Amino acid sequence: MYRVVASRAFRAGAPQKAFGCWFNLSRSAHTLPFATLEADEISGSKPGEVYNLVQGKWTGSSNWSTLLDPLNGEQFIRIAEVGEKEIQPYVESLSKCPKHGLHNPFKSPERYLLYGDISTKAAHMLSLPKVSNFFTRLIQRVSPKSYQQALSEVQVTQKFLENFCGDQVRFLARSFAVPGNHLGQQSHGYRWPYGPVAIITPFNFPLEIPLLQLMGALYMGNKPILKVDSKVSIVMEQMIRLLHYCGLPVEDVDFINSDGKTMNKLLMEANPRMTLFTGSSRVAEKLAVDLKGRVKLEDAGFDWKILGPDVNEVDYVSWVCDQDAYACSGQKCSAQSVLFMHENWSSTSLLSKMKDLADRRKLEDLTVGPVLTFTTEAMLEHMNKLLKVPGSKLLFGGEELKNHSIPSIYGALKPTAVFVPLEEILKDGNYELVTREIFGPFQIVTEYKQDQLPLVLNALERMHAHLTAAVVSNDPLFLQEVIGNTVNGTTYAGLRARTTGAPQNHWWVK
Ligand SMILES: NC(=O)c1ccc[n+]([C@@H]2O[C@H](COP(=O)([O-])OP(=O)(O)OC[C@H]3O[C@@H](n4cnc5c(N)ncnc54)[C@H](O)[C@@H]3O)[C@@H](O)[C@H]2O)c1
Repeated sequence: MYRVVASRAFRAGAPQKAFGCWFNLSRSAHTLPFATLEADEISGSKPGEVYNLVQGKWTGSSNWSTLLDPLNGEQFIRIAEVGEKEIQPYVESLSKCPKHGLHNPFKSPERYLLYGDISTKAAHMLSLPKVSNFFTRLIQRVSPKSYQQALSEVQVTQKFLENFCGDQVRFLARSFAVPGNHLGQQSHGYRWPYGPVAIITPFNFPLEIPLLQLMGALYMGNKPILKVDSKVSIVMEQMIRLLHYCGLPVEDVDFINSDGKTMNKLLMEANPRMTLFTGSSRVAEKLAVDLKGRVKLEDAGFDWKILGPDVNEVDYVSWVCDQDAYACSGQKCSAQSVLFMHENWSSTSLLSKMKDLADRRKLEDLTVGPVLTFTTEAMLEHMNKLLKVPGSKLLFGGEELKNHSIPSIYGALKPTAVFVPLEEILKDGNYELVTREIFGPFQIVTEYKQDQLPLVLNALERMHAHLTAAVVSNDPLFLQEVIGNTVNGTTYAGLRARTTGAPQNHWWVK
């Protein structure tokens, strides 16, 4: 026991010293001690550079790709993309980690405490205004969203790290014991790592998704290779540097920039014992087959909201609808994709308020901004197909943003809502079209009559991307009817229900 305590104090000592130094220095120093760039200075004339990390060393690549600034098309970030012929060091690095992991309850248990210390320091770092502003701005540069939306991502990440300070990582590995049949017999269950694992994440939450998943894997003794969508990987590259500064052993995590095809090849060769994938259903389904089920998936969402018969707080409900559908330009997996409105809401000012709120969104403060995986043409084409459905109409939006310099590889669309009659949504020829996830500021609105709830429930039953949902009502019988007849990763119920805005204590499992 003494040895563990002593070694913990020793371990804590070194980074603490670095910390102390920087706090004194920080009053005068401009640059953060872990960072290799300034978020606001990245530009065509001073491009940011993103490296790979393998076997404890930051490395470049023979092939640097260039990323266009989503706001003005300047070539502003260079990325060391690993090609298919360069994956060997990553395969070797993963294969060095045994199946029983870097630590487990019987092996190197002091590492549970090490990770408690790393979390404490990283949480503290993210609580410093200068550091949180750095990450908020960096997120904004590559995945443009309002300052508040980007800051929330940093704050959720910071809270997550706080949850795993001190002894909490060790408690996460708590085991159980069950008495046996006779004296001396007991069964014990232990939290065991997978060993070598992979984490693949999308572009829309450049910090929160990879950091939470990475730390969870590390806490339990896994050795992860992390691949973040190259469009935004600069954020996690800097975050890993922060974690190193907070005491993360450099060989515990590998970090790779590559396209999907190369990553797919790497997974087939390195054979990680588990892969956690977050992204589109198309890639998720391919990986489920390729990896023979050794994969956990967090994929697309066609997220619905139902407004119940009890009309209340129209101002508030329309504000939440606006946030759910259009914050982050609709690029949240949990964004409101379809709104089922009870007829009682049709006679209120709900839709006109939603339109007014959508009109307030502007490019200048990034309350609406570039869409990174759909072009403007693709979104307008989808809208035009919807408008051919009998009884459909454009409620608002439906045009390209004005006065923008967003490059044409990205999308620039005003917040858009299209009304489609419920009976038409249900028709076989229309259903697939209407329920297609458009990862942008785009939603379907429909209305149901008092006796049409079964039709709504039928529409929900036929969906296959059940991620989040909201039942906006304070009527207990209505809530029970809808919740009891639907399935979701997370269902928000009550007058304040929303599809987005999940803090880090919610579950995203489907
Ligand atoms: N369920 C969730 O928690 C969640 C969260 C955020 C986003 N999403 C979903 O993600 C999608 C948007 O993200 P996207 O367009 O970047 O997704 P995507 O599937 O195109 O890409 C996700 C990641 O997978 C990588 N990738 C692509 N092909 C691959 C392959 N064959 N093998 C290995 N890796 C590969 C990409 O490079 C990227 O890093 C939306 O559908 C959204 O709903 C889901």
